[in-house]
Amino acid sequence: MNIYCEDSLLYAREFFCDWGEVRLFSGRTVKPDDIQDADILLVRSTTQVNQSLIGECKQLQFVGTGTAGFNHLDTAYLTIRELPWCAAPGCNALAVAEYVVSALFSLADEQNWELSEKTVGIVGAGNVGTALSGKLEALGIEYLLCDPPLAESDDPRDFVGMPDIMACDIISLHVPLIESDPFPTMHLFDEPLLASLDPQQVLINACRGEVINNRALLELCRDGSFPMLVMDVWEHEPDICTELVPYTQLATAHIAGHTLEGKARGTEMLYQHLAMLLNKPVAHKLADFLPSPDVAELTPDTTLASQQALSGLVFSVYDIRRDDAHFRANVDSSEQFEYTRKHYAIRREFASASVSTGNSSMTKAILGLGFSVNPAKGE
Ligand SMILES: NC(=O)C1=CN([C@@H]2O[C@H](COP(=O)(O)OP(=O)(O)OC[C@H]3O[C@@H](n4cnc5c(N)ncnc54)[C@H](O)[C@@H]3O)[C@@H](O)[C@H]2O)C=CC1
Ligand SMILES: O=C(O)C(=O)[C@H](O)COP(=O)(O)O
Repeated sequence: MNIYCEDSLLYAREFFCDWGEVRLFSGRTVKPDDIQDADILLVRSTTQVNQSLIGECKQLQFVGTGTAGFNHLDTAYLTIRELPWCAAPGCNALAVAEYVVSALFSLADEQNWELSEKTVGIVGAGNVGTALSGKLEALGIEYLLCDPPLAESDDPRDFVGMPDIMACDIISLHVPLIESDPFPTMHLFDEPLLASLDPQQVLINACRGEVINNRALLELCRDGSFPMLVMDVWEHEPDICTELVPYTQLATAHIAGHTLEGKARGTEMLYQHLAMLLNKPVAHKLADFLPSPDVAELTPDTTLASQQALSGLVFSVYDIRRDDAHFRANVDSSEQFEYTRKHYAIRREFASASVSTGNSSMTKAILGLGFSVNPAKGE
């Protein structure tokens, strides 16, 4: 069996080598001829899977993406071909939530904010939105959820509409890219909505670039009327609008989901799905491959106010300001954008660090942020 894997699919050989020949290809540059004899095609978000790529793959039995978003798969075409496919829902939800938390602490430092006085509007309350809401709760930060599809379901949470979201201090976007009715997200933030934001508000986009009309945003920035911007994703990646970068507070190269755990979990989810489909035993699990983390033991600085002490812990594991500095210094072309993503020094999740809390009053918040806690040690 020929198992073709995009080269950024972490631990692909380790997970799939028992089942056949694992062959790697590069996402943006793959050509139909490179994968013509594929039985299984496993990708991440930089491979566009459509008729022009797989039209001649006559023996293809399955397509999987080890990512949460799957707008790079032409699912209508896969349905016509009757090809089973799957994504990896939730694989990197913690990673994105941790990216947003690091961004909030970074902004709070810079703007001298008390985060507990802010309200966050979360647009899209799926895996990422829910993970983020849990961490905000741990930090005592108020939040509102907007998710029309879930509001129409039996989800028991309270949902608000966009007018309430637009009144929040911080707005964080976590929707899939959807072009069709009834709830399209393509250019959800169009010129009028963007123009209604004021310079004290923060707009965070770590979902898909196309959810914000980047051209309209640039025009507003040039006119001097724009919110504080945290941008991980951009329209037309990798050919992004670099003119936007100087107007952002924090800018990164679509790496919000790039924790080691998040990427590896994506591959593991494909492995488990395929094992079921092919009726194979599940012989491998994530823990077999993950290395020990660099930052293993942390102690909060209890001489500091809790926001500062917590931000110290968060930055020890993930400091978004480093990614932002690297982006600002290096990314001025599509090649650099791709290079930065491909060579990203993949970070670990908060849970990889054990925090010695003793009986600190911050223990609940530290646990709620997702750290492992060692109550026996610490002050
Ligand atoms: N920057 C990065 O590295 C990453 C980006 N993503 C992106 O974030 C998106 C969300 O990720 P997950 O939470 O894992 O997906 P999910 O599918 O679990 O949740 C998405 C939620 O958005 C809601 N939604 C759909 N249309 C909406 C609308 N018009 N308004 C408000 N809510 C709407 C859905 O009902 C769903 O609850 C993914 O589709 C992906 O595109 C995900 C992971 C990493
Ligand atoms: O899961 C998603 O959706 C994402 O956006 C991924 O984090 C993107 O992963 P790569 O395309 O960088 O493999």
